[in-house]
Amino acid sequence: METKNIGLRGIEVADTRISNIDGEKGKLIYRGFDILDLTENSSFEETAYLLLYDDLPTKTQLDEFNAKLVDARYIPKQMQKNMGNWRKDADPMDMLQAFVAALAGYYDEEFANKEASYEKAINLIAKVPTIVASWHRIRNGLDPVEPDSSLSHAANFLYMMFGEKPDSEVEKIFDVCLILHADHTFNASTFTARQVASTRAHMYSASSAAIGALSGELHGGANTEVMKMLLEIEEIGKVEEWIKEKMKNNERIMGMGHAVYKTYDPRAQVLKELSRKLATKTKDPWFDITEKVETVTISEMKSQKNRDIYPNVDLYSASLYYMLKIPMDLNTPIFAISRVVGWAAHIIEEKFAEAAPKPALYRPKATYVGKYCGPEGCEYKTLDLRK
Ligand SMILES: CC(=O)SCCNC(=O)CCNC(=O)[C@H](O)C(C)(C)COP(=O)(O)OP(=O)(O)OC[C@H]1O[C@@H](n2cnc3c(N)ncnc32)[C@H](O)[C@@H]1OP(=O)(O)O
Ligand SMILES: O=C([O-])CC(=O)C(=O)O
Repeated sequence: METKNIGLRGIEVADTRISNIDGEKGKLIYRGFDILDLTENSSFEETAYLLLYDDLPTKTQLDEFNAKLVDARYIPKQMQKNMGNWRKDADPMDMLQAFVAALAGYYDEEFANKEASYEKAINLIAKVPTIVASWHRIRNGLDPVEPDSSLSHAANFLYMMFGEKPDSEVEKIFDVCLILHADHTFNASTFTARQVASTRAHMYSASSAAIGALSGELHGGANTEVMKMLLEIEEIGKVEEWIKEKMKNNERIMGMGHAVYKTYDPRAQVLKELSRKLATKTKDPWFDITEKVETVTISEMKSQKNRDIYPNVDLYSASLYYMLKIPMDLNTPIFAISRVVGWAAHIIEEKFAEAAPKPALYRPKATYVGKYCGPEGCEYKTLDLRK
């Protein structure tokens, strides 16, 4: 029997100019630029421009792009009213998925040309943080905080969440987190977005589908699960027993392992150092516990399965966000606040790629292994003849 490539691992399904991963070297580039250079020198807004427009912006281009993002931060008041009708304990990813799809009901869906698609992309990138922060306030019985046009994308989100402007150190940390999560080639949610876009569905629809894909714990949802794990473990002395028990039962340790990296995820390296730095300041135990989770998982994997395993992007973002006082169920929506840039860039590429081979409607093949009668099908029997 032919062996199938489960989960499409290693199969190249399209060309992309947007990002590239070297899984052996642990290197990630966005449009030709190493993410480590971008986290050192760029801002989320500049990185978003790069991902969308295939080049770093000039000062004028960046100013114009920023102005458009700032203008588009508002969401309809009616949408915030509707949020008030949701259960307060609803999962924020479900809420985000629904309200991103609902944007199509408020804004023109014109998506037929590239220019209109960029406008939709900006609208989406600007509004996703406002949706997440509004929901967070509303579920806690608080009024949403209006966006502040003087603040950066990163600072404005934290301001809309907490009603206070973050200091410059926190703003920088959060900005770096947003840069790191913005794109990652054909990961599950981006592939979902591209697949939906390949049917000529519009940007809000494709992004809403991508949010669904991101929410699962094997993908973006892992960062929430990591924090749950840390809280359950509670203290560093309990890590070894906890991890060994899980791995003995063949359970997965969230935040560890990756489908592409065969070495340290470069984003995890940056987040680890940020988390370490913040923990020194806050004296929280979460960084130390996470580091121990990493070392115990690595050694258990080696001794149980003789395999290497490394942290992925979700391992250290969990403790970092927790120390920034972000509720853990918002870890994955925050991932979406950043990844929406990648989705939008990929949706536009999927629809408007100029170079051959042009993308086509995704439609893979399946092997029918139906239990009855083989590929020819069965003879239909009426109810009275069935046993
Ligand atoms: C933003 C992101 O999406 S990053 C990924 C976030 N997801 C997580 O952190 C969830 C935990 N990690 C995982 O489930 C996996 O590492 C994945 C899905 C991310 C990647 O998986 P792959 O590299 O394709 O490995 P695959 O799923 O084939 O597993 C290979 C083996 O390693 C084991 N393994 C992989 N990851 C882990 C893990 N985190 N903990 C324990 N064992 C693991 C599997 O059980 C499997 O063992 P087996 O061959 O004995 O059955
Ligand atoms: O690329 C992947 O499979 C998952 C990932 O790390 C991401 O989406 O950031």
